[in-house]
This record gives sequence, structure tokens and C-alpha cells, in this order.
Amino acid sequence: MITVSEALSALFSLTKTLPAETVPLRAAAGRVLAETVTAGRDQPPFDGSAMDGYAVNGSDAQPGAQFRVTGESAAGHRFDGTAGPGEAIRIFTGAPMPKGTNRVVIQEDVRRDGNMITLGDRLDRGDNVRPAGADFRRGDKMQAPRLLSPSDLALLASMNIAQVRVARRPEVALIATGDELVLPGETPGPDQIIASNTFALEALFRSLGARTRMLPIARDTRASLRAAFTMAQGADLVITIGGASVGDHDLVGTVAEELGVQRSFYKVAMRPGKPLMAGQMSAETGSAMMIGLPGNPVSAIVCGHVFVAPVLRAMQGLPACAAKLYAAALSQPLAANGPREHYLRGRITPEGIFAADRQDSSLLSVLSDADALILRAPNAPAAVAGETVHYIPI
Ligand SMILES: Nc1nc2c(c(=O)[nH]1)N[C@H]1C(S)=C(S)[C@@H](COP(=O)(O)OP(=O)(O)OC[C@H]3O[C@@H](n4cnc5c(N)ncnc54)[C@H](O)[C@@H]3O)O[C@H]1N2
Ligand code: MOO
Repeated sequence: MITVSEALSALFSLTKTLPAETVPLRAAAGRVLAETVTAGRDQPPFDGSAMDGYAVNGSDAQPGAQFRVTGESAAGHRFDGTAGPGEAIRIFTGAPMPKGTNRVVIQEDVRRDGNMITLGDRLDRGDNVRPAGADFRRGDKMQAPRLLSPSDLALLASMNIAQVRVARRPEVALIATGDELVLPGETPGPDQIIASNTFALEALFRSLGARTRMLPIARDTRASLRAAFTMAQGADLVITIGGASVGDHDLVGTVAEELGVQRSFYKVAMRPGKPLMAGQMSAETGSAMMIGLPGNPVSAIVCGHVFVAPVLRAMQGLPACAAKLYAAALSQPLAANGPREHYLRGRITPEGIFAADRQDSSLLSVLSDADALILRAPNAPAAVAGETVHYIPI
């Protein structure tokens, strides 16, 4: 069995970066910027007021000083003249600073009487001016690759970028396998259960920028699995779920090989997720990358986070690296770990992080309650409360 990090390296060496496409800015959230963007303007483009008040020459702004108001500068409508000595310009937030002024006295600090203003006794010290280019300057860059956040979209909009080059969305085909499975809404037979983990995986992959195709459930026969692989053609990544272990009806590996899949690895020293497999489909069946996830619902979903998510990021041009780890102190002790790297379902609280009591890989109720996968290295000794552990948020 290989380690989790060996499995990830093997997956990354099967991963092909997808080409770029142009999308309107509004469609770019959650996509990966493929080409560096350069600002064509300064923001703000002028020295502007940060407050509503009166623009004056700062050296004249003494407590009790008086000014005559000779004009107005509003956002979108600058005052074209110049403020002379003893003159103030009424100004509003976002408006360009008039010539002859470099400070805004907020209106709360001013008494106005007709066209005259008198400054109060205690003036706030700031100049309340946002200098031109304070946010960014013409020529500043947003570097690719970068996963575009909602805030990034606002920054790009402010740079006057209407469309961006992003990596094409990975196309992922999902194949659930097993005679025991029916879809939610159907009536299961006495020996049947409802296919569940594909719904989590599909949602996870979509949140990572993928397009998904949920194929009909493949039955535990060679013919049905072959038909499913055929339907997956055109996808960049084919994900099978179940049928990965050593039972007589676990046919995924066999059929994949019959179809010419070049196996990269099978079995990883982790819990849950041991019977993970991966390979490369043949040119005749579409050349997609294939990842075979274990069927146990929690195993499949944990492998989605630990392996498929980093692959989808790398396909879109982000650095090929494992899921980001965070650190937290344990609020409850942990038992010693066995020989496989363990991804314990846990919860983060203000008092620290703790692992759920029940860790069987069939328990979706426990996974649904969890917001973290706590990592335990192979053979890690028991850990006491207060010790720091690493986790992947889920
Ligand atoms: N003798 C051994 N038996 C098993 C081993 C082993 O090493 N030796 N490994 C165990 C581990 S670990 C896992 S994980 C499972 C994985 O087995 P498969 O990938 O072959 O999965 P299945 O047998 O098809 O299903 C396992 C379990 O999960 C349910 N399942 C499957 N697909 C779905 C789905 N889409 N939605 C909901 N539930 C699903 C299925 O009904 C089974 O209960 O093997 C162990 N056995
Ligand atoms: O690896 Mo299995 O995924 O332990 O349940």
C-alpha cells in the first residue's frame, strides 16, 4: 500500500491542465484565473474625499477658523475652480478634492451660517483624503493562477476588466455502482439502500468549479459497468464509486483494465479510503483520468476531499498540492492511531476540536455533523486535550 502523499503525487502526474476560455466577469467567481490581469487605471483616479464635510487648505484648519463656502464637489461632479485663502468647498464622500484643498473637515465639526462656516473646538486629526492610486495603480497586476473569490471580482471590476481568461471547467462523470442502490425518490427493495455519496461528491466537485454528469447507477455486472464507462466518454475525469474492494462483486478494477485503463495505483494506507484506485483511460475510451472511490459513503466523500479536490484544482492550473491544513487544539483526548493515516470526523468549537465517538465509514449522520477531518499520522501515539492537531475543514 502506498501513502496518501504518494497517492497524491501519482494523481498529479496523471493530471492534465485544462485550456483557458474567456468568460464575462459575472461568471468568473469560483473559476481559476488563467491569464494575469493588469489594471489599466488608478483607483481612485483622483485625490478624493473620504467623508461628507468641507474641503479646505489644511494649514488654515484651526479650531474656530472661519471660511466662506464658494462651491460644491459631489461624487461624479467635481468643483472645477480653486479654493482661495479663507474659502471652503462643500464636499461629499467620493468627490474629487478641489484645487487649493488638501483636508476635509467633517460636517459634524462645523457650524454653518448661510455661506459661512466656523470650525469647532476639537477637530478630528485625519485629513480624510484618499490619495489617487491608494487602492491600486495602473499597471498593478492580479497574477494567474488564482481562484477567483467574490472580492476578486469586485477588484477586477474596479480595474475596469469586463471579461477574464479562466481555466475551462473540468468535466467530471460520476458512476455509482452496485445492485443494492436506487436513487432517492425510488422505492428500494428489501435488500436495497439509497445511493447517497454521489450527491455529496457532485456538490463538492461543483463547488470546486467542475461540471458534473451523474450517470445511471451501474449494476454489478461487467456489461453494465462497461456501458457506464462508455457513457462517461468526453469527461476529463471519471469517478467510480464502490466495487473497488476485494469482494466477488467488486468489478470496477477488472472492467477498467479490460477497457484499457492504465492503472497507476490501488490501495492507500489511509482510513477511511483504503481501496482507492486511479489510472488513465485508453485513447479509445476517451483518455480521461479515472479515480475509483470506495463505496462506503464516508470513505468516498473523504477521498473526494483528500484526493479529488486537489486534482480538480490542479486541472484548473492551481498548484498541485494537498488540501490546505489548519491547526487547532484538541478539546478532548484522542486514542493512539493504527498503521493507516486516519481522517477522523470532528467538530471545531470555541474550546477546541474533537473527534466524533463513532468513526465507522458508513455513518453519514456523523459526517453531516462534522465540520473537520482531523489528521492522524500512521501510528501516532495517544494525544491529550490541549495538543495541537491538523485538520481539513469540510
Ligand atoms: N475482505 C475485505 N473486505 C473489505 C475490505 C478489505 O480490505 N478486505 N475493505 C473494506 C473497506 S475499507 C471499504 S471502504 C469497502 C469498500 O468497498 P467497495 O469500494 O467495493 O464498495 P462496495 O462494496 O460497493 O460498497 C461498500 C458499502 O458502501 C455502500 N455503497 C456503495 N456505493 C454507495 C453509494 N453510491 N451510496 C451509498 N452507499 C453506497 C454499499 O452498499 C456498501 O454497504 O470494502 C470493505 N471490505
Ligand atoms: O477505507 Mo474503508 O474506506 O476504511 O471504510
